[in-house]
Amino acid sequence: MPTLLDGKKVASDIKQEISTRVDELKSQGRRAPNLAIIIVGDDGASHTYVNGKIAACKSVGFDFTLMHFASTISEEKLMKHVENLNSDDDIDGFIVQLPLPEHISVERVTESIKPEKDVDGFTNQNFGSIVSKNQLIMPATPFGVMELLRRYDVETEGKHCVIVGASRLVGAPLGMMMTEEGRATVTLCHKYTQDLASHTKNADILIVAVGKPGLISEEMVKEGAVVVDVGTTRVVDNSRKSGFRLSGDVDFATVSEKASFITPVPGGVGPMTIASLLLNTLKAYEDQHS
Ligand SMILES: Nc1nc(=O)c2c([nH]1)NC[C@@H]1CN(c3ccc(C(=O)N[C@@H](CCC(=O)O)C(=O)O)cc3)C=[N+]21
Repeated sequence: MPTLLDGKKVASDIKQEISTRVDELKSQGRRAPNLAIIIVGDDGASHTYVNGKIAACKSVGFDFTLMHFASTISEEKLMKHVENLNSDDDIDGFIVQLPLPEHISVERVTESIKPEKDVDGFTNQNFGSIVSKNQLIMPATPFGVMELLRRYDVETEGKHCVIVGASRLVGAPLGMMMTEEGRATVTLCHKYTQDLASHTKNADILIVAVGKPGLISEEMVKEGAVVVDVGTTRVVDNSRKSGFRLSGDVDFATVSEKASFITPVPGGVGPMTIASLLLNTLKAYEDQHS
């Protein structure tokens, strides 16, 4: 049986460490870090994730500011709120929860966030800093994946890391981090990749961030591989009170027979993303208050 990469447990350890630091700040008479969250519209999954982020803030003693807007808000109005948060000294960091309604440009909104306060690590400046000696704020999900592997002492140097999914928010930055800090040899696959299995079968470390339940089956994985599943898709499950369950991209039941380490879904990368968001907010606070 493989070792479970228990993101829930590691995230809880990280939150404990952050909480200790916040107590220290408060005992020095300083205010707590303050995270603002902008959410647009009424998508159920988005609200669940945001609620998770708020609960995490509470658990470490951070202050938080929730801003909820109707899905009809104009891009101009939304950008105005971003501008206000950029210049608000009481806010250390903020995020604009994705997805946004179609009439709003994600790129324009993201790029208007002041990089020092961009605790998702989505801006071009923070993205570029991955390959700089002077790293700024790391993209939260990739950072969470790297931290999870570090805390289980998973060796990455010289290994072949295959990433499936080349999004700007997860796959692409993760490829850079795996190359730079991880010193791995990276293959980045995307929807145009021919014969996906021929790549995944060679992976010492396989990271999947697509959002397609069942994409990775047991035949596509090498014996002894480290498997990290970033996917979280809601699939209908009427046996649950909620009417759905969360599914990753990896067929856990069969792939776990072959893997040496594997993340569960839920309880793997999701909680690590939230822990990274808290770490980034603490860093933003410390950097802007020193
Ligand atoms: N600006 C922005 N930043 C994000 O970081 C961001 C975003 N937009 N849009 C959506 C995705 C998705 N995402 C998740 C975070 C936590 C869990 C998580 O904690 N999941 C739990 C289960 C949560 C549940 O019960 O549904 C788990 O996997 O164990 C999942 C998904 C952040 N995202």
